[in-house]
Amino acid sequence: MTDIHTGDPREPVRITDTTLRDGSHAVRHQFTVPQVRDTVRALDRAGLQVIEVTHGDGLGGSSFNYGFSKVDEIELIAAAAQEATRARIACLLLPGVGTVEDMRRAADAGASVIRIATHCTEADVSIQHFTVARDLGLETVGFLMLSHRAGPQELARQGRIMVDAGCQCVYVVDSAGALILGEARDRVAALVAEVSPDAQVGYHGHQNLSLGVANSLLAYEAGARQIDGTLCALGAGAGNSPTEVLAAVFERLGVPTGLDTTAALSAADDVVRPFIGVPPLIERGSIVQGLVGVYSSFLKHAEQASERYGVPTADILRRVGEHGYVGGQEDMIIDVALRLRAEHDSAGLVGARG
Ligand SMILES: C[C@H](O)CC(=O)C(=O)O
Ligand SMILES: [Mn+2]
Repeated sequence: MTDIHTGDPREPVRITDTTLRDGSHAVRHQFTVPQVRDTVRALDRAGLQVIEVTHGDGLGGSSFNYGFSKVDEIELIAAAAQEATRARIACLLLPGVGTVEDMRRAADAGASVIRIATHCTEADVSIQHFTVARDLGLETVGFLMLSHRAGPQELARQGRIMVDAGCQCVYVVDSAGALILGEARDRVAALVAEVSPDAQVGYHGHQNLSLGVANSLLAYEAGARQIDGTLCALGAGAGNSPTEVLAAVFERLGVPTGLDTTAALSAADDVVRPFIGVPPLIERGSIVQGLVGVYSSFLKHAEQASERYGVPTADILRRVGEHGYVGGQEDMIIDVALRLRAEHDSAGLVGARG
């Protein structure tokens, strides 16, 4: 395929679909085996090469802190691996939430790509996991989460740590949907300058400020060759860059993805939309997340705390942003809500929700 403006050949980009992992946050980890089978079949038909299936917080995420899965993730991974004829199944692992033993179990169930995620300044905690993953023959991807919290040069340093440990593609992960255009592009460019040609660079966007797709295009222009999406934008916060839109936009630009856009649209509208209920919304809570830089998966936890303690979701998220909490500190959302409740009570306010 060629550039629509210049006629020059364009380098391909690989879209990884994470409906069945990031989307798990949006359905409170309640995916069923039939939903996973149907989604994988449709994505496989649409030409996706990699489909991620795991609890939203990665292997081992099913817990009181993050929310319990309806179906054990290893069962979902095995079902996905059975359905896929061409696509490979990926899993996410956050060191400390999941263990190398979980990684082995996922590989035994049919996963062949492992994506290891750390806070963007803590890449060193992934070293052991990349070593084991390569020993197991898995393809490896590194996720630098909350990437807005580190500048381009710091991210590049962290990416180098992952690559030296065996990571084959380092992702800029805009967990809060907070990056705005050039901020995404510059982070990708710095990582490309640091890790290329030893490894690729990827981009994972969220729609909290409605920029997931635009940032993904700039990431591609800056050298990212793996990009994440989810069907119907199903994902944490306001959701992810929609896979079906990425397919359409890259097709328009003449960038090869290997995707059949019509089949991707069918996967979104005919398969996923009917079972998701209310899709992720760009609304007060998720926009505040992008504005103040809060981890997207905190949204559902903040909504629950809002309901329970009678303080507005957006107020909780703003306060969480001020404290700079990171993934793993979900319990602090309760603490924030309780403190806001106490402040409201002493100011004579009652039951302000929303
Ligand atoms: C565990 C997180 O949901 C990983 C992710 O998708 C992100 O940080 O964004
Ligand atoms: Mn995400």
